Amino acid sequence: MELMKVTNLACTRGGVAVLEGVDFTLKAGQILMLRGPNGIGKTTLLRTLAGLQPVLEGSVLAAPDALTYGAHADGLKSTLTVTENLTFWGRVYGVADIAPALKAFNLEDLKDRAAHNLSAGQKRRLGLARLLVTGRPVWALDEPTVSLDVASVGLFADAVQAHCAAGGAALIATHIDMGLDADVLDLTGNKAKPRDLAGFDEAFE
Ligand SMILES: Nc1ncnc2c1ncn2[C@@H]1O[C@H](COP(=O)(O)OP(=O)(O)OP(=O)(O)O)[C@@H](O)[C@H]1O
Repeated sequence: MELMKVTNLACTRGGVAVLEGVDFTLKAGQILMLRGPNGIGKTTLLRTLAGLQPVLEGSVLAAPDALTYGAHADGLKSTLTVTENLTFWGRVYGVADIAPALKAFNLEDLKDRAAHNLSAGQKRRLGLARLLVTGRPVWALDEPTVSLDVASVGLFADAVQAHCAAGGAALIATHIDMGLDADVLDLTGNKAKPRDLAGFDEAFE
């Protein structure tokens, strides 16, 4: 089953065309790694798919609410505990049971600690645990393993594999090899040619 179809997509950042001619489909069970050098536009593509910036050209077809976006920032409420953060997001998305998310990212011993008292890697684990309480099929993730130790990268890889085995899919921008059985979308050849963007309002559509 196709969860997302992207056709001839062009995207912009800061009023400049960044990528063009991006084509891919994401099927249930598929892991797709976004590759390309620093600044090519991986974050820009993910932000565009997440609806945070308008499409310049081409189309993105997906069911409404199919995607959850995990950005560089973890989106945590710093004064809330680990449990409270996950419960909050679970309520937003209609997922009541946070226990599997705590377990998958080894957060059980930290569940009563405020997010601002977590280490960088622990915060990242909590940010990733949030994916499990969204119930969304498509995970679009930007450098998800930053700050993670080797064991935690393993937990993350297991979570992605379980999500995809259950019919989800993942689109992951990363420079590291997580040892996942994945397809690769290399954006190196999709650098946009300079173009006149007069009349295109990137800030709001
Ligand atoms: N807020 C911004 N305003 C203007 N230009 C930006 C902004 N953010 C990024 N850019 C530019 O847009 C281009 C694409 O950046 P983007 O962050 O999407 O690249 P990336 O492939 O994710 O890079 P990296 O591998 O370094 O994370 C770069 O040339 C970058 O300098």
